[in-house]
Amino acid sequence: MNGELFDEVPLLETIPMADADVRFMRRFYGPALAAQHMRVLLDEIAWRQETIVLWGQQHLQPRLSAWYGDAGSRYSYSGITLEPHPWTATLLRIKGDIEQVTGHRFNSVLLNLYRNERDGMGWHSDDEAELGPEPVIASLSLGEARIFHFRHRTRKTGKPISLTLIDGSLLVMAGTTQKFWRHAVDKESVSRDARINLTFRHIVPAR
Ligand SMILES: O=C(O)CCC(=O)C(=O)O
Ligand SMILES: [Fe+2]
Repeated sequence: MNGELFDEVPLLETIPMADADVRFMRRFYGPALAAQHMRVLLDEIAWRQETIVLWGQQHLQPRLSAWYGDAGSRYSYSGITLEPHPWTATLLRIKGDIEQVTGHRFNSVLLNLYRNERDGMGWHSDDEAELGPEPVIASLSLGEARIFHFRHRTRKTGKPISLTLIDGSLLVMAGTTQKFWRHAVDKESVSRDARINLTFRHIVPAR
């Protein structure tokens, strides 16, 4: 852990993980502001259930999603390309708050809406070329708490790491986190309310 990225930010607690730089802030937003943002985003975001292609087969993703950002921050993964919608006032406000706390700039955000316990996200790393070699990804959670799992790609001896991403919390992944670790949000068997997750990213323009 080199600790260079956020030395000036004591509010972000470091999660001890080998080959990674992961910080967590339990209360980035208090409950009132978190609830207000959640209400607005549920209403104003152009939520879609995307189809992705895996091994030549089409699947509906088990969640809704949407891509917002600067024009030109086009993003491709698993056979789909997302053109960003223009920023809304609420998204710009959240982006500004996160930039202030992390000291990093972002030009796009992927929003995910987990409607209930049957929605989730499979194991992956956010390591697409347009994110650059050591991306900083800031992930804000609103609404129902869900468990976020990390698993190292090659060290089989280390324990998997799980974090409960509560309403209003901020998780920041930087350095070699994406290179060495995968992460996932499992489906659950007990009833869960809606959760929105926003992952702010910096897309490096293609070519
Ligand atoms: O919902 C989450 O906390 C994770 C989202 C995520 O991993 C992603 O958007 O790449
Ligand atoms: Fe991710």
